[in-house]
Amino acid sequence: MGVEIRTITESEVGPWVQAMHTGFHRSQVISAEEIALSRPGFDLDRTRGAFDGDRCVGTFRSMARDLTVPGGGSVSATAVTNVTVTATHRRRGLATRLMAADLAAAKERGEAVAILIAAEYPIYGRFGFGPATWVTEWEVDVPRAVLPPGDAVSGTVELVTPAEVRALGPALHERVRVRTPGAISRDSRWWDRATGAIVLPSFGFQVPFFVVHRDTAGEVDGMAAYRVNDPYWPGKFPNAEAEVLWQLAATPDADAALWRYLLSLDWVVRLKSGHRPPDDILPLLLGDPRAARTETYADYMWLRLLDVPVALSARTYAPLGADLVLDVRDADGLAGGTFRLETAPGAAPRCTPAPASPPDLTLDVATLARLYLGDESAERLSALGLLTEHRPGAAATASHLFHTPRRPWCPEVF
Ligand SMILES: CC(=O)SCCNC(=O)CCNC(=O)[C@H](O)C(C)(C)COP(=O)(O)OP(=O)(O)OC[C@H]1O[C@@H](n2cnc3c(N)ncnc32)[C@H](O)[C@@H]1OP(=O)(O)O
Repeated sequence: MGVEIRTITESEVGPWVQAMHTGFHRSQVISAEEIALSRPGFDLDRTRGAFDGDRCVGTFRSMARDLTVPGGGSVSATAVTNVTVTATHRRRGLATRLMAADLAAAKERGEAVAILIAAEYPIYGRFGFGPATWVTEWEVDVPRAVLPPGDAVSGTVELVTPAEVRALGPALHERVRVRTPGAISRDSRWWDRATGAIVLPSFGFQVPFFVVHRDTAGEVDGMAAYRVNDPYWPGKFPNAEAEVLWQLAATPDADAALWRYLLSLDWVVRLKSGHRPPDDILPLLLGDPRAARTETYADYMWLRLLDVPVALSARTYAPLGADLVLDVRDADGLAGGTFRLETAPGAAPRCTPAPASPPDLTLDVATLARLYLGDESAERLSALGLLTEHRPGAAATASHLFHTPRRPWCPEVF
């Protein structure tokens, strides 16, 4: 009998969690406590398994999220996670079948895009995904950093408890989320796990330091979680390392004040920034930008368009007043077609099917995903042979239209 792909039942949650941890090489034995604590995070209608007889050998699930797009609007997204195939069953097409089932269901539900964080670059392009946001992590040489003087930053920074983070965090996150293209909504479970209210045994949890920034009116507009590791001091010189687990700032003032605080911690000579937008101002805040050494610069959130008219109508564009006809190719038959994008100044952008119009550009759905949140240039993609121009200047127009003043960023790990 072949391997069956289907959504799982309540009684299959345990074997599914086990298979997921096995697929990620974490452990072949997962406790009943971990399974019970994991269960509320799953929507069984969106949790699929690959079953070889009774044995679960593949896992895949998705979550409903809102994705912020340029201009501050949102589109509905299916956020894909926990994609694994047990080592004994790899390269037989099981991930392909799991993906096809989930994307078809997402299309059916009317979700405009699918998103995921790719474990490895080569996996998801074949399914119509393209890298839509990038991430940077810096290590700051703290003694080299020249901070703005204390009186140059406004408001206050204070240490808070996990309960205060739980109470204040969701509203701040949503405030930041809607002004950050590429960011997605968070559920309450994220905060439970970040504050230790839910601890999965195989991940463990040590309460980090939590700080908030309040503006001059006393409103919380920034928040960070960090740890300090203090190893041996060579020659009695301080040698501690601070690691930022996450940082949210709704204003540049809050951002600068939080970095100023984190870079002023006694004994700390190295600060690991955690995930940051690729065009973050952090290095430029340091007086000497070379004090921030890039540790990671890589693709982060991948995106697949499922409904081109809905997705392209939801974002804003540079005010050029240009129209473009896009011939979007989709080998999986989910989102392809010819579409006219109209961007008249003063009017809401409109993207509509235009099957009879001659196209300005032809591109694959995965290439359009790279452009969608504003992080790519159509001319770069054309130089790579990923986009064909039928009207001279159309790639330049697309570059200008889709480009955004700041690069998109997804702060979530999902
Ligand atoms: C969103 C997330 O959850 S990211 C996490 C992804 N999971 C992991 O990295 C865990 C470890 N890896 C795995 O569990 C599996 O190898 C998976 C899930 C990545 C792939 O599962 P498989 O069932 O082997 O994939 P499948 O057989 O459908 O492969 C389809 C194609 O993708 C290719 N492919 C699959 N995985 C990889 C990879 N890691 N690198 C390069 N190519 C890959 C296959 O070679 C195949 O190519 P082909 O069509 O030309 O023959």
